[in-house]
Amino acid sequence: MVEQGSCAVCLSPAPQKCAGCQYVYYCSKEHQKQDWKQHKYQCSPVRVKEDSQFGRFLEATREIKSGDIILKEKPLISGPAQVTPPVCLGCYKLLEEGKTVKCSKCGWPFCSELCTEKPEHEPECHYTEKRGEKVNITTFGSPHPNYQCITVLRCLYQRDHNEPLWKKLQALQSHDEDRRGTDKWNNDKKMICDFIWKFFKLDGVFNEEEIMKCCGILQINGHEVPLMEPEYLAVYDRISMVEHNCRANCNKSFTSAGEIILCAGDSIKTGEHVTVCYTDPLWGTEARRHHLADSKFFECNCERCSDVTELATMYSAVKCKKKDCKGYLLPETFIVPLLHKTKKPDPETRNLDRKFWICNSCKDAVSDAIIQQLLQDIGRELSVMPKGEADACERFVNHCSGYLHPSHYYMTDVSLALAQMIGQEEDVGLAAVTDDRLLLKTQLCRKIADLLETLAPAETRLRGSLLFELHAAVAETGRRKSLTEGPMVMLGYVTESKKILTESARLLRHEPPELPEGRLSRQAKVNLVQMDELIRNLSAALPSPL
Ligand SMILES: C[S@@+](CC[C@H](N)C(=O)[O-])C[C@H]1O[C@@H](n2cnc3c(N)ncnc32)[C@H](O)[C@@H]1O
Repeated sequence: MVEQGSCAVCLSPAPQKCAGCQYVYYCSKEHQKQDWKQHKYQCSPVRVKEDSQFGRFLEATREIKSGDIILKEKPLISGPAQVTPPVCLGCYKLLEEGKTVKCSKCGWPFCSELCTEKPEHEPECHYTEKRGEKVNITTFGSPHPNYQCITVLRCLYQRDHNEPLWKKLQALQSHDEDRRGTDKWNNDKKMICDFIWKFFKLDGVFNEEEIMKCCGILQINGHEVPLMEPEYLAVYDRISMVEHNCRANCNKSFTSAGEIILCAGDSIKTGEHVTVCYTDPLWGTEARRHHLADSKFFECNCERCSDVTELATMYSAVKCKKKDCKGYLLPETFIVPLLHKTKKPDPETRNLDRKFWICNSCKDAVSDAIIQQLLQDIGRELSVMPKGEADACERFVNHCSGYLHPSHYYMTDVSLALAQMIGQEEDVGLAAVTDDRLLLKTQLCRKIADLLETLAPAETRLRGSLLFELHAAVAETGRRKSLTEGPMVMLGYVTESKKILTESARLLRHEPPELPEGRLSRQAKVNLVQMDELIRNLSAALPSPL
């Protein structure tokens, strides 16, 4: 059957697609030409493809440069997170007792009169009015059960009010069969499905299958939007097609208006898959694979998961304890089946794999049970470590260096916290830290930024923030050196600091001002101007070579 859409110009049946994005249809060459003036701004360098391993995914139709924006989209649906304290149902701001305005039609509380008019609120307003009794929210500041169903209700509403949107949502992956019977399914059935039936009296209107499918669509495709505290939930259109990779080539960020931006974090060749990381790329491989299996119902077999050295970083390597051996233990493989455990957990094998960890030097084999015990003990030590104390971080790193590779994920996690903490503890900032700590900050920032470039090149938000920290540490080192070695030594340090800051500003340039990274991005621009002036002054003061 020939695939057919509606012409973007005249809406008549159209068999031809734009060859660039393969997304927009035209009935004729004339109409395509006519639309190009507009379409060229939306024609993205990706097309949707499908295979048995990934389902639908996005493929690059032309070369994409690092930093290029690939897609920018408004949400199809947005709503509060499933577990949330009462928030404004117009803008998702956290509500405070005594500072709310009630919708005159349905009683749901808002932050302002203006927000009660937002079209996003229409679904719950409609069903609350039909229910015949207004909502009365009286407790604020802690998770409220009435909010669990809102975003699902907003999806369901589309069935009878916006068919094209309903069809788009229904076409998204929901893993109904995989989810059925899991703890989350049972919780959603009780807290969302039963609530919609009883509270909104909609038991004859939406059946269990429809409600639970909407829960799945949100679970698999929903993005937590960090523009508000707490984060809210949004589902987007084409970005829902992007597949996961633990070493992704793209990242997502958000505009102040809640649009999502898919941006290349690495250069992408024609025909390459466009990927983002659905989980935390700084977690260990076992934790990432379990998280993906439990929440998104697939087993990740990406190049990072398939390589026990994790691209030669030794990110999960444990020190060999054989006498005089200087080697590291790595598992035989990370690629173990997980999905059967998600569905029917076997208490005997749930957390144990019958694999061995082999030393890369003496070839000694250690059972997985022993390694897991060690990692659990270290995890426990980490969880009771006092927060925000640089001394405690240093003690942890020194102690664990006897057991773990210097780049192990636990070492990296604490080193990252330590790098960011040094200079933030005192009111006077970096100027107050000791020379040793300043050197440590500089070394840690460089090491983690390099590690990130290998493991997660698209994690530009974190790398950009680290480089911001590094530029400050390098500039402060220059200032201190100039006290003993004269002002001219500053020039080299400030020039290096500016180069680092320029890269930081580039990496953070799409971050909105609502996020800490967006504020760093602004600060970077201000600092760059000041540095230029400083470099000009220092250069002007240099003695003439003649
Ligand atoms: C947000 S959807 C992506 C679009 C989806 N492939 C589709 O056809 O609708 C997420 C789902 O895609 C599949 N998926 C994404 N990345 C994958 C990967 N690296 N390996 C296997 N399946 C993947 C999984 O089924 C996952 O739950």
